[in-house]
Parts: sequence; structure tokens; C-alpha cells
Amino acid sequence: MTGELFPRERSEPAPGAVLVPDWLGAREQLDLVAACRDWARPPAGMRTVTLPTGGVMSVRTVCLGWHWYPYGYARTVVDGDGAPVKAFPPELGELAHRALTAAYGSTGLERIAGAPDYRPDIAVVNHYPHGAKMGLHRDREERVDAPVVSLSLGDSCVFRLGNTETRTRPWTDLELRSGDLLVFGGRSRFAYHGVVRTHPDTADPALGLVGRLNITVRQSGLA
Ligand SMILES: O=C(O)CCC(=O)C(=O)O
Ligand SMILES: [Fe+2]
Repeated sequence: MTGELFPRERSEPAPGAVLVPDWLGAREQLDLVAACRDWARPPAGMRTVTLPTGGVMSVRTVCLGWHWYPYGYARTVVDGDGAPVKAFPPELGELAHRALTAAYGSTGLERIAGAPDYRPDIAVVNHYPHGAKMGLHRDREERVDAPVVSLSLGDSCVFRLGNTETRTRPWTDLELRSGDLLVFGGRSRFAYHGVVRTHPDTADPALGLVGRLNITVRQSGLA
């Protein structure tokens, strides 16, 4: 906690996009960081991703359930060590279900595409070392429009939530801090988004994490 005078409040920066600040407690954050460390280990561990353009992403990534590569999903690390992707942990599915209820409320949830029968089966874990960022993109390799649940850990960042049509304005810049929950579903599900910058060493040192971690939980729609 950063000694805020007032609690940071839930907000809806775009239709279907909900930010719930400080959603994860300290214990949950520590447990997730520890889990990420396990998931990062080879085989099928954390790797850097090379894009078809030849560019190398500045984040490092590990996936659970389905392996994301540019641009698709596979059951093995087709652009890495070739190992089978690690299983999607049921606890993460339960956490993501709770996240949808926290974001939309149990009644609001019914009005969000793919939320009532939500069956998440992918986690994409990104580590942002100091200086890393992520260009504007859409999460569109999934075959269904169920919401994406995003959990942030460690350093805070500037997250850019754009529109569904273009990579350009209008967009909204949000600060995401450790423990924050962002859900993008409904009309924001396929919005462009990215991470403009992180703020080095802003996390509570007790978390024992250098840089920033982001976990997105998704539903693939793949069998
Ligand atoms: O790090 C973030 O907050 C966003 C990550 C993201 O957009 C992705 O993994 O597709
Ligand atoms: Fe994304």
C-alpha cells in the first residue's frame, strides 16, 4: 500500500472494461509471484518471443494451457523448446471466475458476452524487466468473446486501453499497480491495448519481484 488518502475506486474506463484497484491481497500477490516463478522454469518455461517482422518482444512470456505464439495457439512451444505447454491450473480458473464477478457483479455478468458460461483455459504470463513495454495489439487468437482477466503484480505501469477499430486515438491511459484487476470484455473485448511504460522499483520490496508481472487469463474456444 502506498499511503493513499482515499481508496482507489473501481472504474469502467470503456464499456465492458472494468478496473478494480487493489483486488488481490498481499498474500495472494505473494502466492502468484511464487507460482509464476515455478511456471517460468523450463521445459516450456519463460522465453522471449520473436515476431514475424524479426522484432523481439521486450517482455518475457510463459503460457499455461495453450501456448501463444505470433499468431496462434499450440499445445507445444512451437517457437521455443518444443515441450508440451504446462497445464492450466484450476485455481487460476477459480480466481478468474471470482474476478468476473468482482468486475461486473453477479447480475451484470449475465449481460457480458461469454461471461455466464465462462470456461477459461489459458494463462499468458508476461514479465516486464525495467524498460520493457508492449505495443498496441488486440488479443484475438481466441475463438470466443469471453472476457480477458488481467492481473498485475510488481511495478506499476501505464496501460493504454484503445478502441476496437484503430491503433490510434481515442485511448485511455490507466495506471495499473500491483494487485490491480482489469477485465476487458463486452464491447472492449477486442480493443487495442498495450503497456506504454513501467515505473521501475515502485513495487513493495516485500513482494521480492524485480520488474512487473502480468497474468492474463483467457478462454481459447479451442478443443
Ligand atoms: O501487461 C499487460 O498489462 C498486458 C499484457 C497483454 O496485453 C497481453 O499479454 O496480451
Ligand atoms: Fe493483450
